[in-house]
Amino acid sequence: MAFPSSVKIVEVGPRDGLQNEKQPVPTAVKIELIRRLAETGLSAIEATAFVSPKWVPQMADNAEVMAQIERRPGLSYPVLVPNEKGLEAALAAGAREVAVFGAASEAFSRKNINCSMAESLDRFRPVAAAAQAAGVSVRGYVSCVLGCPYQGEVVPAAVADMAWALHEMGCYEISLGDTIGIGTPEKTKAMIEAVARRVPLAQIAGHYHDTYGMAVANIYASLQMGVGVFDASVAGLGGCPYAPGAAGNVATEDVVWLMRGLGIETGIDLDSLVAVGAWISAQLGRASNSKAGLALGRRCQK
Ligand SMILES: CC(C)(COP(=O)([O-])OP(=O)([O-])OC[C@H]1O[C@@H](n2cnc3c(N)ncnc32)[C@H](O)[C@@H]1OP(=O)([O-])[O-])[C@@H](O)C(=O)NCCC(=O)NCCSC(=O)C[C@@](C)(O)CC(=O)[O-]
Repeated sequence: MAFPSSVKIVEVGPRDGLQNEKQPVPTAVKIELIRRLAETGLSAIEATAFVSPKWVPQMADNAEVMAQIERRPGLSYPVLVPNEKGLEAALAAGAREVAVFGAASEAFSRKNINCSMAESLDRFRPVAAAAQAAGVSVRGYVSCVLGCPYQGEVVPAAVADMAWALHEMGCYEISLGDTIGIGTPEKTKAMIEAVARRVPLAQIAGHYHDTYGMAVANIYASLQMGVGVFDASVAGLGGCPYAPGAAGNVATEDVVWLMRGLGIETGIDLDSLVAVGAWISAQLGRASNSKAGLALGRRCQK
């Protein structure tokens, strides 16, 4: 299959990237991160999560973040919601797009959102219906699409079932999460093939963590399958609090570098993005996890 002429990148750094930080990240830093990201040409920045602060304390300032970010026309700022309480708070904070998040693994579902996969779908249906009634778009995540930190193997059929259920309740896009970054290209292709039999390819996104350094290879494999939307996190920030040892999402800089090399348009200015990656890494007191970001940063210093 020919590659698309453009892809969409959903920046998840302010949410997926920061949710696992041990030290509280000041709200002002989160807001400044979102402002700087917005200047790079991104069209979607996942801003925060309306989850229980007891479960993920780092996202406790969700309403403040939403109140203080400057919302640019043409840019969406989706937020995670696990239940109706989260949706109510997200709507009150002015969210115009929300994301529900399920898993293809029973064990992970229980650890992450404290319910079975079937119960999670029962929770998400009224959330999706209420959001749609309020004119708010709903995205759906499926975690553990290539393996689970608790149960190990996850079969493509389980991913396809969950993706289809989210699609059927009206999620406009299904983001397939390799939560622990364990996938390899051929496994990724087999998983996408199974999902694409149930959900239109145009509504599938790839969300690959980079624990084993395979995320860019898995994106390439997904492009070959016809996927045109990828989640990424500036400077490769992040990890999931309920997936111990998992590295952050693929670095946005690395994805843009790949796309540039393939002649695929992202709308993102790579130099500006590299500067944002260096800035947030400095704020957190460590080096960026982006290979392209570090290399391009060194080139600028010469
Ligand atoms: C789903 C729950 C709430 C169930 O947690 P629970 O303990 O079963 O919930 P509950 O309904 O029994 O409520 C317990 C307490 O939480 C409160 N509560 C209940 N809901 C909310 C809410 N929305 N916002 C704020 N507070 C809430 C509720 O009011 C109550 O407060 P209390 O009476 O004890 O004071 C919990 O398990 C939770 O918040 N989990 C979120 C975990 C999370 O955020 N994980 C990371 C994101 S997923 C991810 O990173 C993967 C992804 C998406 O990136 C893709 C990939 O890579 O795979």
